Amino acid sequence: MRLESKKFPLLEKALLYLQTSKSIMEKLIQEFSSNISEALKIAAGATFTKPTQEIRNIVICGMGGSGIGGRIVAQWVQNTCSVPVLSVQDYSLPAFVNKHSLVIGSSYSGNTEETLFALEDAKSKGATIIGICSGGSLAEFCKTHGYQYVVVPGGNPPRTALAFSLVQLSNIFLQLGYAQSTILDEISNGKNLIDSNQAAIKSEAMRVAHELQKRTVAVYAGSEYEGITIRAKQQFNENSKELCWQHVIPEMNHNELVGWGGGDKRYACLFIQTNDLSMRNQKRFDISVERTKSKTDKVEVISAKGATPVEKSIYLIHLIDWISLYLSDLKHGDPIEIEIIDYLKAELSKIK
Ligand SMILES: O=P(O)(O)OC[C@H]1O[C@H](O)[C@H](O)[C@@H](O)[C@@H]1O
Repeated sequence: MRLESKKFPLLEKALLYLQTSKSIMEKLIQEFSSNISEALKIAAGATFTKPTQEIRNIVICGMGGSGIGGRIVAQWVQNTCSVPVLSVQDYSLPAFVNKHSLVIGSSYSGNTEETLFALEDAKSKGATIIGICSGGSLAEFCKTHGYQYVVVPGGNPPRTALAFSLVQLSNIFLQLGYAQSTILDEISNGKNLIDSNQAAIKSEAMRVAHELQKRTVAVYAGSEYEGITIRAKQQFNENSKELCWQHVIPEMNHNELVGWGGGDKRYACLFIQTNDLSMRNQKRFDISVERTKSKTDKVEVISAKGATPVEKSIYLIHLIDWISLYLSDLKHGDPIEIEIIDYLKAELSKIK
């Protein structure tokens, strides 16, 4: 759109601001790959010593863009980890947490209050604690109490720093013997995949965004990829400023698919095909695609590339990030602004 600045100076300023915001987010999404490389370098220099206590469970605390790293990594290690792993998004921890628990606190800023409270709770329960942050109160907390922690470069919106939490969490699990030995190589393969498919990923993202625009989107995948569906929802919320919901197969076949009886063209579906579902779940997936297609004309199926769930997740995270940016762009939105979250934080800071 060409603007005549003399006639509409305020409009021009607003559009310039949106353009800047879009370019910043574009750059940050583009940097997912180089962030993985940088995060792997940080991981190579970080050593975590095994807790002296026997570890019987692992809890990862974190909110939003950091919390999702915990959910995703918990799923990555679920077939190899010998103890249960729980991801918590709240101020306190379950009653089972004790001196036999490893609690990992992940907060990019290091200042998210729910994570800090949960770590105080972990401390009072005698758990082993490890921190991941770019500084802030979490770094202070770990320093003061002698807990191990890893520092990542800060200064960006936490949701754009997912590479750092994914890699640092994976490295902690690896070093302490809870992850498959290949986990970091798989992340690196995922990075190579997005590098070599960059143009195709962006053009698919643009096509999908055109299809999904102006609809409320439901995101579905097999349950092993629940974290990816949640990441998609979060990115459509924060970057695209859209309501969105997610569910997984097979559970969605036991309730939500019935709900689609009331579905219509206000909605769109984004199905994530990972080509690794069991035969029965794939059948459920295919029927779910067909059934939702009978209710709305916008049912998109995106396919992951990669050989393992980790590689596929890295590919999907990147593809979905681009979709969220293009959805924002198609409606001339601001992908960076999160005013309501800032307001909430300011209001909560008034509570003494
Ligand atoms: O990673 P953290 O710094 O703890 O931030 C966690 C979350 O905090 C706030 O709500 C931000 O606005 C979110 O975008 C972010 O994901």
